[in-house]
Amino acid sequence: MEESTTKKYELVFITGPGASHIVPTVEFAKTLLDTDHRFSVTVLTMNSPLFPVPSTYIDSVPEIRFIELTRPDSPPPEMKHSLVGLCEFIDHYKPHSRQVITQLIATELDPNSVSLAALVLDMFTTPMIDIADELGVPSYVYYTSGVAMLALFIQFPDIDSAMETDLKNELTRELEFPRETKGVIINTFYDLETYAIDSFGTVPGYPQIYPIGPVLDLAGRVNSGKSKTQHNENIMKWLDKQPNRSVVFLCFGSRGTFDVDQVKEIANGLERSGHRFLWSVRPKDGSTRLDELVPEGFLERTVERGMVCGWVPQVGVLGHGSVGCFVSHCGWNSILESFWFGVPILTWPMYAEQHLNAFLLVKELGLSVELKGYDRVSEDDLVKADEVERGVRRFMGGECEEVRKKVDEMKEKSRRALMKGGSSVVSMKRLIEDLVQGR
Ligand SMILES: O=c1ccn([C@@H]2O[C@H](COP(=O)(O)OP(=O)(O)O[C@H]3O[C@H](CO)[C@@H](O)[C@H](O)[C@H]3O)[C@@H](O)[C@H]2O)c(=O)[nH]1
Repeated sequence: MEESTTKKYELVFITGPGASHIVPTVEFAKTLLDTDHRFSVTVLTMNSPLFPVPSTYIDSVPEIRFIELTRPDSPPPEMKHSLVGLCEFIDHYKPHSRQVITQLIATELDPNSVSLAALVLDMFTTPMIDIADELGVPSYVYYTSGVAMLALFIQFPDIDSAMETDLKNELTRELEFPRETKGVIINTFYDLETYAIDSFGTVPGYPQIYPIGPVLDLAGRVNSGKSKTQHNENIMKWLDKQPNRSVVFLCFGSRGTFDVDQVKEIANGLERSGHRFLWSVRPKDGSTRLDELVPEGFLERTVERGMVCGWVPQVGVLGHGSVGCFVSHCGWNSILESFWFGVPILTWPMYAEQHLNAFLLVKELGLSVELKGYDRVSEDDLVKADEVERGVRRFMGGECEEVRKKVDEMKEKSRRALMKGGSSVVSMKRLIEDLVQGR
């Protein structure tokens, strides 16, 4: 984009904790910086043992200034695995966020040439919208899941007041989606969520949306670093030896862990299916050794056709021609990555908005096949070995070629969205104009 003026624009992002929020936010910010050189970006991060800042990754992005927020309380409360716990955790960072941004304006931004164009929050840091209001700066939200989920999320407060359910306990004031935000930048693309995007735009009072995706860490920087190099190479070498589209890849996101019973069912199902597999498995009890989790003799019996490991370089794996399908928890980043490489998903939703994502993929779009149904929400619901075996056999046996064909088409569409004149490129230009105009 041409630089029509010498005026510069700073954006401050406040991202929720953990790699699955930080990485898409940073990748989006990098795309924006590449698109228009008038912008500069500061990202405020929160660190926690449960959701650490991916330090090697952020070190690989020198064009962005990172500031790690601190909390006034000592010792700080640890974040719990719940939405309310997460909101309380984030609330503690409000005073320091305010202080950092005020200081940034006073000391780093020359009022004659640089203006703070906006605060960009994510779905969990929306309470920070108060800071933007106090400073008289527009606020945007960068949303790391799809429009369908956003539409539901935005209605939570209304649903909450209409129903006497558990929602009341989980979704309180903190999770209200502020409708006064200037706009929602969203990691999706028009051809993937056409209906949801068109419908969203017609609802009075809903914010403007900017579908600018897919935003992906294609360089796999989040998986780089000395400690991972050898491990990643072993996985890629193993894949090199497998025939085209022959491997079932199983991976359940950054927090997808299973207890021993479920691990055994998956192992038995994979073994009986007779297909090749690459399985990223993380036990609930992080200390348990893999060979103690799987059924006795499993690793030896499947050594010729299976690889079991912990963390995998997922983008590299999905981009490898030997992968035939992806058993996924349906996290939004995994979905976008699978379409980018044209790998069909067998759904296995676990928590968060993943059941809704699975519904979208299977029922709405016909782009995936169910292994564990989107209506199975109980955490105690064990997926049995014969379900795993049947699901894998059905898919790898060629019964779902229609789905594979559709996924191939979606691969082309996801790439087209980012090409010159593509829907996401057009959306990004509209966003930049609105940021520059202070709209
Ligand atoms: O062994 C692994 C596991 C994960 N990843 C990467 O980690 C990311 C995982 O992201 P995602 O698929 O979105 O899953 P979660 O980490 O579970 O993401 C959280 O955040 C997402 C975005 O808001 C939501 O859609 C999910 O439900 C929520 O669990 C992806 O880029 C993967 O490539 C790896 O590289 N290797």
